[in-house]
Amino acid sequence: MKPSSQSQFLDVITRDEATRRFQQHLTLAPLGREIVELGAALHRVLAEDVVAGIDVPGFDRSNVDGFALQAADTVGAQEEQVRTVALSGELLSPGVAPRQTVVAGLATTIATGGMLPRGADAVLMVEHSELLEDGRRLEVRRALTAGENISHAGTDIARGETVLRAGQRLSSREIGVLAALGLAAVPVYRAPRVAIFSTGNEIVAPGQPLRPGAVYDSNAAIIGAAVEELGGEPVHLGVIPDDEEALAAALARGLQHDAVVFSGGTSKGEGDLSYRVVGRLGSPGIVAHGVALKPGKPVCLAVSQGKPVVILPGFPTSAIFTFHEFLAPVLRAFAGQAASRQETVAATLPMRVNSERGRTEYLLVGLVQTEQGLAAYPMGKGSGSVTTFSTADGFITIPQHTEMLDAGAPVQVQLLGQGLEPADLVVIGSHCAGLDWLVGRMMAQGWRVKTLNVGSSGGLMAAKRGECDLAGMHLMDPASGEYNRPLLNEALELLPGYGRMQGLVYRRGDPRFEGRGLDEALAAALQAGEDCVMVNRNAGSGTRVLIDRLLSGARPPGHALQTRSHNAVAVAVAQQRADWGLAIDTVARQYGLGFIPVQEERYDFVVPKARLQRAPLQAFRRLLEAETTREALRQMGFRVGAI
Ligand SMILES: Nc1nc2c(c(=O)[nH]1)N[C@H]1C(S)=C(S)[C@@H](COP(=O)(O)OP(=O)(O)OC[C@H]3O[C@@H](n4cnc5c(N)ncnc54)[C@H](O)[C@@H]3O)O[C@H]1N2
Ligand code: MOO
Repeated sequence: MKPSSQSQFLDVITRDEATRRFQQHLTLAPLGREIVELGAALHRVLAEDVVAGIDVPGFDRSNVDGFALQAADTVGAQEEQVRTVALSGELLSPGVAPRQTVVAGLATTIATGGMLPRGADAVLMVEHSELLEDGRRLEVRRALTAGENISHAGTDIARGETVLRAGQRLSSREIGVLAALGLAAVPVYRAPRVAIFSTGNEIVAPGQPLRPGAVYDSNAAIIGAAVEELGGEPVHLGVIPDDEEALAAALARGLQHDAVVFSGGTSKGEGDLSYRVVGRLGSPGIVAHGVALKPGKPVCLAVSQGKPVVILPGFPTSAIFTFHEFLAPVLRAFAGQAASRQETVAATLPMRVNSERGRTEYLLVGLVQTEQGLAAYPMGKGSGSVTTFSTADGFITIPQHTEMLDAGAPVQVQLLGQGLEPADLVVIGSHCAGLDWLVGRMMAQGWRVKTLNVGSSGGLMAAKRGECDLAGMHLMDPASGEYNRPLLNEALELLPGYGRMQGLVYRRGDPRFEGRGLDEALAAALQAGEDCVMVNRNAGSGTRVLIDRLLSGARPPGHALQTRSHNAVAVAVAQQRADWGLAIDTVARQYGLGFIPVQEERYDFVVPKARLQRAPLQAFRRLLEAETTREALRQMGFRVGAI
């Protein structure tokens, strides 16, 4: 196929076709092998089967401190009816080769790990014996069967046994086995060296100061660590600015290694720099640019001199997904590792999910154990999110032609990690710094807590469905003006939390707000017209109910843009995209904003009554009610009254 017909960004192809084109030009086999010392073998992949050259243990060994003897001499022995044997003068410490044979009526002192002498078939523990005064005879106070307290030669590892296989990744456990076999060095596959860089003038390496509008480079870090997890060696080339020469130079340096992967600047098609630079590579060069995947549509796959070159989309979730989809299998093969076993579990979708037609969608989910099985909660942060991937348990695949999955739909979840970590306490609902603190205390007490931030309404619904132990919420009942309690049903119980003062936030020194009371400030904002922009909140949030009340029908500029959190409101005001909004005082303080108090909102915890007696919930309740907790919450700026 001519490169030009393959290189159209809009020539979006299926995932399978992209994989086929990519792998067709690659040799999916280990790159080579080398011998490494045991001390450097951790995480490397064995290149040969390991056959035991010795028996382990290498001799019949005592497992206890005591006396080697013949079991027949102990028949019938017990505390009240002892038997007596003579002691040989020999002392068998570990490493001492026995010289004296044990015959009927004779015992030899032996230490744990000592070599069993000829003639002995059992070892009496020292606790079950009594040395007689002459020091040459021993009372036997326990009957033994032949073989008791002995490990026979070769029972752990038998000479000639294949103990480890080529392709096996060496962890501390395998390294212990290799050492027990006496191996000081092992043959391993050469680790593929993967050149990694990030592109974009806005990308800043962690550790550097962050300019406005800039973003820390998370892609290089996560890709580098993922390469190591796959048995490769990352070679970091840093952050490369949007400059064609700089990119070409980085690519050339990268191609000195076994593979090149970088992120950013793939979505703009033909005119894009990354794409153009990679496009100059020949044999065969770019084989796919644009795959019907979500996330990951703009991924660009190329091969040059038999080496994979991949441009990942800049969005973190897209980047890591496409890395695992296309490059990980190749790196595994290069590293000599067997293909990964993908574990799936069945679950139910608690809410309806819409999907884009024409793209296979991978929807990241958090899993929660319910009485009806697992529920799969969409993480809901989009491909620009960096936490989605780190907090999700797995993902479901929504086929290309499916536009919607109904609430209650059965789904198969492909797990991201090794198995599922069970949680003692599942917390679903609205995020709050106070709740973060409480969760931290619970974890310090040893409870495994899982939190999913899906907002107050999502938490309340999860509690109603019995999918969580605890839902943090702050929803005002518009009818009564009361928070939370009126919205519960009879199956739910409210654990009173704390108050959060809501107020009007503005930049300090803004004369329209500074030093004014609420009514005055609002009037000034509305009078200023186009010059005074508000930042709104999402419909359904408690704050929005309050905003609507304050505005009583007015729609000042900015009203249409709905943010979803107190933090987003504060950032919009701090960065001058808006001039005022409603947020809580703890957040206003974090961003150094001015604050005019409006009303206290209640942040409470809702618990399904059926779960109230569970130990972790009892612990949570005790924690919440402890005076030290209440003081800590007060210190954080929350309003904690009498419970
Ligand atoms: N008009 C269109 N716009 C976009 C399309 C499209 O089809 N038409 N596709 C969208 C999709 S899907 C994705 S995914 C992104 C991918 O964009 P790029 O690969 O070109 O990436 P950038 O624009 O450079 O960056 C996107 C985003 O990610 C941030 N980023 C970049 N590198 C890093 C890094 N190393 N660490 C952390 N974050 C990074 C960057 O700052 C941007 O915010 O394009 C859509 N647009
Ligand atoms: O493919 Mo992009 O990754 O949808 O966000």
